[in-house]
Amino acid sequence: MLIIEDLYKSYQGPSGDVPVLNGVSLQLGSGHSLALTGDSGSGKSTLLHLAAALDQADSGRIMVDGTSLEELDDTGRAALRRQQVSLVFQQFNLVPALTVAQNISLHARLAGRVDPVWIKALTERLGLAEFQERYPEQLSGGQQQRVAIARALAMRPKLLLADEPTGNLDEGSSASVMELMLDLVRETGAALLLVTHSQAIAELLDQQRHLSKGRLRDDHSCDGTLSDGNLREGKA
Ligand SMILES: Nc1ncnc2c1ncn2[C@@H]1O[C@H](COP(=O)(O)OP(=O)(O)OP(=O)(O)O)[C@@H](O)[C@H]1O
Repeated sequence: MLIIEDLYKSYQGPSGDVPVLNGVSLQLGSGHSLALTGDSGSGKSTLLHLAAALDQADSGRIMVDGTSLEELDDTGRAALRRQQVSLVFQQFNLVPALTVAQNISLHARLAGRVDPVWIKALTERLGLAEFQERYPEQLSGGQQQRVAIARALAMRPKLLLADEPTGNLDEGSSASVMELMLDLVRETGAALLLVTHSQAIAELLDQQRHLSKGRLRDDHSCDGTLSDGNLREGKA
């Protein structure tokens, strides 16, 4: 589903290019989940943005469901984001002027894939049925995050990218929201790439990778010297 090969990305700093990703490779199959950890500033969000076709790498290859992102023009990238990829951020990013029900169905509408039965199931499973007519500001942080997850899954994405999705929640809410999200992701067969600072959350996912000095290492490796090529698991 997601294949990343030898990805390089640097940003321009005041005294020249600052490398962030130095040859990152990974593969993630449908229905599989991968937790990406790493120190602050190690490039986790950069990698997620590249996978979401929100930014372009300097070199390397990203394939989402068989499509090479480098070969897409702006229209193609926008279409891929609308049809195949969903994002969940720490800051929820709900539309304040829309009700919970309208927020949940928003991306499915944009993708032209509204499935009322699935949306109803998601709304109920995420405990949002009684809040459907409320506006985001009338919800707690945990409830807003559940709306963001419902919205992301309503269009049945092939790839779900999550950046600290429970970063604003307390430990108890965070664990329950994560478990629900993982159940739903497995049921839809989406591939999930999730950035987290929490080791406890990372351990809930199928695989863990740690980003350090622009390269990925296996969190379970003793000496951290495994090459990216040795880390590939799961069918892409
Ligand atoms: N648009 C940009 N222009 C210049 N530098 C950037 C830009 N975006 C990110 N960076 C730099 O790239 C590095 C990686 O940033 P990134 O946000 O990917 O890190 P991160 O691992 O997600 O960090 P955190 O855990 O703190 O969110 C940082 O040093 C950051 O300052």
